[in-house]
Amino acid sequence: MTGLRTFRLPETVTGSDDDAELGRRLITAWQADGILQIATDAAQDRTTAAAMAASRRFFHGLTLEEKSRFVSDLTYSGYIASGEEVTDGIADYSEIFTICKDVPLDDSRVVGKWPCHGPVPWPDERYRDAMREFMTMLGGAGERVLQLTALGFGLDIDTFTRLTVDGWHHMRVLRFPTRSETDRGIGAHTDYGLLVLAAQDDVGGLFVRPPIEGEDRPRNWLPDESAAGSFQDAHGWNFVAPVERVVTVFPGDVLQFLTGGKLLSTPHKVLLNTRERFTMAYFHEPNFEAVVRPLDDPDGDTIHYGTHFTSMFMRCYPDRVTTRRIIEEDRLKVLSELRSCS
Ligand SMILES: O=C(O)CCC(=O)C(=O)O
Ligand SMILES: [Fe+2]
Repeated sequence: MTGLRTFRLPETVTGSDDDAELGRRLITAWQADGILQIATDAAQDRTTAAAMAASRRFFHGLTLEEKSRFVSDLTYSGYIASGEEVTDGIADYSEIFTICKDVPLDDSRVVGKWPCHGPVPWPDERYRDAMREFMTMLGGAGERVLQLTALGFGLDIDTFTRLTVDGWHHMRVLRFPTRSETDRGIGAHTDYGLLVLAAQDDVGGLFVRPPIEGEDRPRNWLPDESAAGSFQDAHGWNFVAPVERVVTVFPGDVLQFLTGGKLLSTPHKVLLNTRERFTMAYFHEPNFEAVVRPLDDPDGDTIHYGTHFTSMFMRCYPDRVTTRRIIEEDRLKVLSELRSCS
């Protein structure tokens, strides 16, 4: 595959004809390649480099035992050791620090035992500040991409961003070891929300599956249609070559659902390489309580985003303390109460 299409985002999206035209080009790029690139400026590159440096310091500077202390039974934020995550029942080899919304212990949602809600077990303040700044930067880009995409479809500018007020944005900071007896990094999967924005180092390992005419794609939000493991060994994957001064962007499950499949949640997988690899994947998401309705079928089935997020994380981390506490304290009951109020 030749290079991916690269776009420059406007500072603000106003709804002009140029914005709508750019939105149409983003949609066309996703429909052809499943992924596109956004150019970054020098200040953004410094923010990315600082977050990458913090990631290296954490993964390299601490022992496994030290890193393993940064977990929480309230939230999936924190450290995930290599081999702990499963995709389609098979262990992944990435080492991860997950950053979900940092919800203080005295917040009513934590007190009320909402699943996945709690403080991030940060390694230190320097790490926290570097990651927050990077997430804020990608969050700003994510909002503009959603506005442009809405305009590109001929919809109101806030069609997608009305879902992201206090969005459940989160990030996975990843390190992949050097290839050894296995080359499995992360098995084929889709991500869960609206957009995935990512910055990778120069090593390479990510593959995406662009839309393929006539291929049925799983609806990952349905309990019996998992995207995990789908197409893992099939033809049709493209290597995402590392490129400097860009972030990559592709749609997640909620955007596939909202658009009735006009945009597909891009399947992707990671193979290990001959050098260790660092990358950061940021997920731009609806509010935890958002009830998402398909644009073309407002009376059809809905996705309750917090329920989708919780079931996906329980599936990836069946043995984690967080999952056990959700089950032991019957925290899923809170989700069914939230659904019935919505
Ligand atoms: O390693 C990558 O580039 C992507 C990682 C990924 O798919 C994820 O964290 O969900
Ligand atoms: Fe992913």
